[in-house]
Amino acid sequence: MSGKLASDYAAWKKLQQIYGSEKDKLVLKNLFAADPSRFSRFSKEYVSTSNPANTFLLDYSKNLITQPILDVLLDLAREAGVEEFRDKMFSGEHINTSEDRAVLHVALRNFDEWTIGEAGVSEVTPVLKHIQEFTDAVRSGAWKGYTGKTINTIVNIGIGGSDLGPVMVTEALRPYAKRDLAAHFVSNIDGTHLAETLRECDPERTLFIIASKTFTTQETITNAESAREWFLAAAGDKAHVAKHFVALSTNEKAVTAFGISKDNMFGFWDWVGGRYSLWSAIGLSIALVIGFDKFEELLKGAHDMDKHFRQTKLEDNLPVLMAVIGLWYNDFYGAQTHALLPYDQYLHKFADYFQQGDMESNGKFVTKGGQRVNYQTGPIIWGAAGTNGQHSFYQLLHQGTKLVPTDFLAPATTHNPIRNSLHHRILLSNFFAQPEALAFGKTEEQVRKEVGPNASEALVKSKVFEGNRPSNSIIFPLLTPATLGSLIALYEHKIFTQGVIWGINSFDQMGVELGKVLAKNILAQLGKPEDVKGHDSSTTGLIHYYQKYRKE
Ligand SMILES: O=P(O)(O)OC[C@H]1O[C@@H](O)[C@@H](O)[C@@H](O)[C@@H]1O
Repeated sequence: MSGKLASDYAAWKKLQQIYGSEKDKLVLKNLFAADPSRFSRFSKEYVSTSNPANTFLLDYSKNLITQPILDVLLDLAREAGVEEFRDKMFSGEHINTSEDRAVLHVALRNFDEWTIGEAGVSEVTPVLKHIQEFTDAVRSGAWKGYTGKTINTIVNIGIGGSDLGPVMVTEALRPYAKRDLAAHFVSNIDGTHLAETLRECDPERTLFIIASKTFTTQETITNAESAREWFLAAAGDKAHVAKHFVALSTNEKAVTAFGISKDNMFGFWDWVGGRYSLWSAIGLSIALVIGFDKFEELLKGAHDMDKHFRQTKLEDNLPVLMAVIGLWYNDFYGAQTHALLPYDQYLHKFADYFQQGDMESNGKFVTKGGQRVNYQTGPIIWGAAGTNGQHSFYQLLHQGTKLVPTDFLAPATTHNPIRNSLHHRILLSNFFAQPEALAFGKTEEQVRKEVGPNASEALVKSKVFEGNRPSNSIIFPLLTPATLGSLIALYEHKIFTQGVIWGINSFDQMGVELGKVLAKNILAQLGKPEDVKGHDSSTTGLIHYYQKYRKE
């Protein structure tokens, strides 16, 4: 994050040359045939230092790389100062320069008590303790609602980083969930989201968790006010709010102004970015659902990956390897997107989560130094849980005209081994088959053999799979809190590494501001057609149409 243009690095220029001269030779079929040890050369097993059961295998052999290319990609990381910036992050330097802030989500899961960052870090432990006490009280039934009943439903009201992490993780760790505690997540300002959720809630037994770093986000505050209105319609007395509303925020003033007492506030700090905040008080809903001990295992899993990232040389550093390989496609092959394809229903929100994690971090066209980049930065992240995607968009992955680098993820063992794990064996056969099909395809010759001599040329061509489509595969024993923690941190550090190389600030999000400001202005003009002023004819026309047909 020196703010330098990545394209000025010597290694970048070398990669351009290599791409020009080598790309036609980078054929996976030939690369595998030429090197019987390709898999062992280009795969690595991660074993967490504190918990050997937390392990996974990263196979990156099905990528369009050779050892010399990988070496130059790692030179690029070195030249861009990835190691220095990593150390700056861990030491609490203000690497989020535009907001003049440290970036210390790693301090929220610092079980080795490294000296990390600044003064506020010492406040992490008391907040974790508060989370533990509160979680235990709610889960045990000691915490009672205003009529003396226990809590059976939680509703997290938050958006962006104050929603996506808790949603993704509570879904991923459902096997560990307290089944008699329903968890809902309301994010959208669309009243439908809240209204449909409240239909499933009993005001006497529902706890609302208002999650907002800033406590000024329009969607969250409006939803929270409406939830309070709904609650008070049943409870009557404002004094009962204390039993049913808690806040997760950095903004104590706004929280108390909303009517939530300081005692029911779980704090965090400006050095925790929204999209990196599930490890902070924002994770309260996770702790409530899976229990504090499991929440701590999640944090430990992430911390162990932090250690790996911080202490491992770049050649063996998994987030760095994933980062530079991704960058190779993004910046040299011109790939626009990157797909995350978990073969685990529990991970069905994984791609949604990293859409924010990656795209809000690295979707930027200006370097830290203010220069416009002359290369692609962050990819479009998308994906869905396997095997559903196979029956929809995989057609394009296999035979489309676009290069889509993909990550396949799967657990060796399922939490739901129904019919002697028959489902899981079928699922995993697909997990193994898809990267194989993408990489090696099917030749015209093979097709001809299959369809026989009478088939039309058009039919033959339509059945050819060109192959040579790259992927990573990540396989782990079982999706546990610790493994999930490590996997999330793996991607966080991948995003960090790419951001450093591109010279951008991965920790601000200026791009979300303009729309917010315009919407505020428009909201004040929605009353009468004559109030609609200062817009282009398209925007004006759309608002006028709405005014003609709305019913309130
Ligand atoms: O947690 P709060 O402050 O409500 O922000 C929620 C979200 O708002 C968006 O506009 C972005 O800035 C996200 O990074 C953030 O996670």
